[in-house]
Formats: sequence, structure tokens, C-alpha cells
Amino acid sequence: MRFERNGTVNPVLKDINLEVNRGEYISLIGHSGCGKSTVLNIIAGLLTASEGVVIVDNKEVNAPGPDRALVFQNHSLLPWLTVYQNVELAVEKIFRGKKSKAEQREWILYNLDMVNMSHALDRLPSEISGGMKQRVGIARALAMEPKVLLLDEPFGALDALTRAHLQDEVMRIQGELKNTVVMITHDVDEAVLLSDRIVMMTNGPSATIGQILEIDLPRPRDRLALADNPTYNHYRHEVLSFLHEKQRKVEAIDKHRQVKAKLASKVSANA
Ligand SMILES: Nc1ncnc2c1ncn2[C@@H]1O[C@H](COP(=O)(O)OP(=O)(O)OP(=O)(O)O)[C@@H](O)[C@H]1O
Repeated sequence: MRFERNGTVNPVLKDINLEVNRGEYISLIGHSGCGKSTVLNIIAGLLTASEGVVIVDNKEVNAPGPDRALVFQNHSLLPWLTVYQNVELAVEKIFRGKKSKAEQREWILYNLDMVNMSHALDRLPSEISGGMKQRVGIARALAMEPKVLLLDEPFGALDALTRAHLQDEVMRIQGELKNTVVMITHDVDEAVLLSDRIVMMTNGPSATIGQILEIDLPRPRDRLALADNPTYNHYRHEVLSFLHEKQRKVEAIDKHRQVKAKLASKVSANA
């Protein structure tokens, strides 16, 4: 993937080749700016790859579609609609002519119940907490019955307790519905806890997949029990060492640049 701005070409991603199985939970992890959101936006059809294609269910996709629902870090609810109406909007769009009004209502309630939001159906987004907004965003995405759920740091803006609670809910829902999920995260514990595979990306420019780690931990997973589990800690260590090794490289390159710049300034001062 290349971005062009003011006549300058910026190569962001290169050779991203990833096959995701149906029902699999994949996390993308990598340093800030390496291109994770770009990958997700290409899958969502919001960006078109400079080269290559995205295939979902044997079909090439190059525009947004209801088969791929995206949930952002900053909950994107419409502020003038209630919790119920926010989900209703998506459900009406997808199921118009396919489900009756009563069936649609049942489906909206079912999905809001799934994320434990049945108690706040008539509240506006401004009247609920950040974690609750994120739940509604997830319910709205699930209600679209997407083939692929795309989560862009869905828990990033939440406090630790709410984050843990919502992670558990997403794990439970995914266990029930067997959604295919691609999630961006910066949180190593979150990646290990939730994923079947962790895709670790190298630093940009021309970022690519550096390593893929398979997380072979039985489900359902319990965060407390896993804290003392040596296999869990091994996976955690693998991801941390990947990220730190890459980080060291960045620092090494920066140092190299600093040294070069210092030398250059000395040379020009002596000239
Ligand atoms: N529309 C765009 N036009 C030009 N450059 C872009 C555009 N979108 C992203 N970039 C650049 O592409 C690179 C990757 O950005 P991206 O947002 O995908 O990274 P990221 O890994 O998701 O970062 P973060 O973890 O900080 O959210 C960055 O250098 C960014 O500045």
C-alpha cells in the first residue's frame, strides 16, 4: 500500500499476505504508525490497496459492505438517537424486506441484551458511559450479522476494569456466535487472551507481517487462571520480545541517523 501526498510516495505496507479462517479471532499488533489501521481499512473497503486484493468468501471486495462491520475505538454512535435507535438504524438497513418490524425489534433487543445493554434502551449516547457506548457499537456491528467483525482498538479508550469486562463479553459472544474477528490492539495481554493467532507487524515504511503466533490455549479462557499459566506467559513473552526487538531496531536506526547528522554537521563546519 502506498499513499501519495504532494507528489511524494509513501510506501506504508508491503507483501501483506494473510489467510483468515472462518470463526478465527486474529489480532494485529505492531508499533504505532506501522499500518495496522490501513490493513483494517483495506479489509473494510474504505481504502483500496495499491496492489493486491481482499477476498471474503471467495469474492473480491473493494468497497464497504455489510459483510464486514467495523467498530472504532471512538464509539461512533449518532448522538441524537437513543441506544435502541442506533442499533435500529443498522438493522433496518440490512433487514428491510427480510425481517418484519416485530422480528427486527426482537433482533435489536437480542443484540443489545448480548452486550448487557437492555437496561438503557432509551438513553442517548450522552447519557451513558464510554464503555456502554462501546457495547452499543459492538451490538450494532453484531446485529448486522457480518461475516467479518473488524475491531480497531475497540477497548483502547476504556479504563482497565471496563476494558476487562468488555473483553470477557466479546470472548463470550465470539464463543457463542463464532464470528470471524480481526482486531487491532496495542495491548499484549489483550492479544494473547482473545486471539487464536497474533499477527505481529514490522515497523514501517513498507511494514509487513514479521511473525504470526498461534495461541493454543483452550476456550473459554479465564484471565485470572491464565495469569499463572506458563503457556500464557510464554506467548506473552514472545509478543513482547518481538515488539522490543523491533523497537530496538528503530532506536538503532535513529541513533545511526543522529550520528550521521552529527558527522555531517562537523564536516560542514570544518569546510
Ligand atoms: N490517508 C492517508 N494518507 C497518507 N498517509 C496515510 C494515510 N493514512 C495513513 N497514512 C500513513 O500511513 C502510516 C500507517 O498509518 P496507520 O494509521 O495505518 O498506522 P497504525 O499502525 O494503525 O498506527 P496507530 O497504532 O498509531 O493507530 C502512517 O505513517 C500514516 O501517517
